[in-house]
Amino acid sequence: MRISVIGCGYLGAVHAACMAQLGHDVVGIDVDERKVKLLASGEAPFFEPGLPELLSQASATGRLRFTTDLAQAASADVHFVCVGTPQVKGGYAADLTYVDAAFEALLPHLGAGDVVVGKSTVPVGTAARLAATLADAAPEVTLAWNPEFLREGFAVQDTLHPDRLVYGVASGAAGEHAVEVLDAVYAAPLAEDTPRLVTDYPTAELVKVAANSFLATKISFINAMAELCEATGADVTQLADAIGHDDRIGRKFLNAGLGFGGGCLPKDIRAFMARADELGADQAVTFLKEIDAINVRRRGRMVDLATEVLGGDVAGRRIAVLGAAFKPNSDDVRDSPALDVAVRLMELGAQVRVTDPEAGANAHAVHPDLDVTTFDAAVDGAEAVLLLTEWQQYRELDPDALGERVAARHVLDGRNVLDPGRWRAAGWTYRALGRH
Ligand SMILES: NC(=O)c1ccc[n+]([C@@H]2O[C@H](COP(=O)([O-])OP(=O)(O)OC[C@H]3O[C@@H](n4cnc5c(N)ncnc54)[C@H](O)[C@@H]3O)[C@@H](O)[C@H]2O)c1
Ligand SMILES: O=c1ccn([C@@H]2O[C@H](COP(=O)(O)OP(=O)(O)O[C@H]3O[C@H](CO)[C@@H](O)[C@H](O)[C@H]3O)[C@@H](O)[C@H]2O)c(=O)[nH]1
Repeated sequence: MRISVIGCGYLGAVHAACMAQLGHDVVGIDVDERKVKLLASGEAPFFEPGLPELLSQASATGRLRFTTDLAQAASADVHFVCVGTPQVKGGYAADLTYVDAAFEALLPHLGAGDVVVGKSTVPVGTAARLAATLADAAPEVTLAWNPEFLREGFAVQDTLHPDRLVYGVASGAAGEHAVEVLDAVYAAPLAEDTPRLVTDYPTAELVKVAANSFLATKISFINAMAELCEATGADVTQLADAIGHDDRIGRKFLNAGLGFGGGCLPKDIRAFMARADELGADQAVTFLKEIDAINVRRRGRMVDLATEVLGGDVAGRRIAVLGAAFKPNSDDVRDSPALDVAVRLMELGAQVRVTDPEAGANAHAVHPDLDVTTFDAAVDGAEAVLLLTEWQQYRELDPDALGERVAARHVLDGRNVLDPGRWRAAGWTYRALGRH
């Protein structure tokens, strides 16, 4: 198939490279010249395991190219729209400016029989609105909504071997055409018996936000239990293991700690609340307000813990923050809990030094006032070490070796990944969220 991918960020760049890997002829299009230049030279503009290898393989086959020229979409028959839908400034709703602009700009380059496929996460009702625009401007073009469920850090694997494929399509012949085309695009995963669900636009749009709302709810549920563990002396990791053995509950996404961040979960549950409000169905998702509040409270709790171990005031104290990315194996700092805690401590007057294996440059770009440095510079002389993003190398830290470098042996485990007994035996004060 001849495919265009509009928007080559965390989602689109991976999608473009994976589609080429599946044997399609792909043009990736973005308005960001820097990103396009890097991608065109076979380099990933962000950290994503497996992406650089895929980009160089695909470029060598000649099946993958990148451009800022949207007119080149005219050479394709299937157009994936992967532009951002961030939270609007000063509100909860999704900002659809980029989606609308991409659709409008794409219109003149569409040909009869083309299928435009929305992949961005959008408020329910967006696809129907865009389909109506298409029906007027390009009646021989069909719209499908094919939400994406990839996780950063596993994006390549998730795209090549998805858990499921969801197609939201129009009724009648147009919808049947879209299904045929999407089946051809995803022939390889479908051959692996990937479940494929064909539905209408609103269901497809809702599947995506429902999935993220459920994941956010699971995380905030366990973090609410962590609050109770803190109040009672119980241990949230043991609690999660115990309830997780029940297949109906499952252990995945029950890791208590600093909570969820990133470019998806936080903004998606907020946009869902905003959209439900517009639809007069706000009561259906008011619980998400609590999910959000529990999540944000964990960050405050970490700041309080740091203050407590440092004797009641962090002003002037040297604090090492390990991790800036919103999760390990990513350089993404969008709504990063780790970075939020670091900034709050800095604002309280602490001398914060942040380090991260991959996200340092992005952290510095959004907070130029924050001291983002090497691991060594962060920990040398620190009076407290805060592990806030659970990169493997931080999980494996040796408490004896680290103890030689710090000014005081206080460790705060924001992700419940260290062995408290081992750290205490090495003379550290060990504090965590939801366990003692
Ligand atoms: N990041 C993920 O893991 C992930 C997973 C599933 C779904 N999503 C959804 O996918 C969408 C994109 O997310 P992302 O994380 O890739 O965002 P991103 O900010 O990394 O990428 C968006 C890209 O779109 C480009 N862009 C904006 N307007 C454009 C236009 N008119 N024409 C061409 N390019 C344009 C931007 O320059 C940017 O490179 C969002 O709706 C998000 O919720 C993201
Ligand atoms: O038990 C857990 C699991 C995750 N997290 C945190 O939750 C956030 C999100 O993690 P994850 O879902 O792995 O990352 P994303 O890459 O943001 O992926 C989510 O958001 C994407 C964009 O919508 C979806 O496609 C994915 O299916 C969905 O998992 C991160 O801050 C994690 O640290 C926890 O605190 N505890």
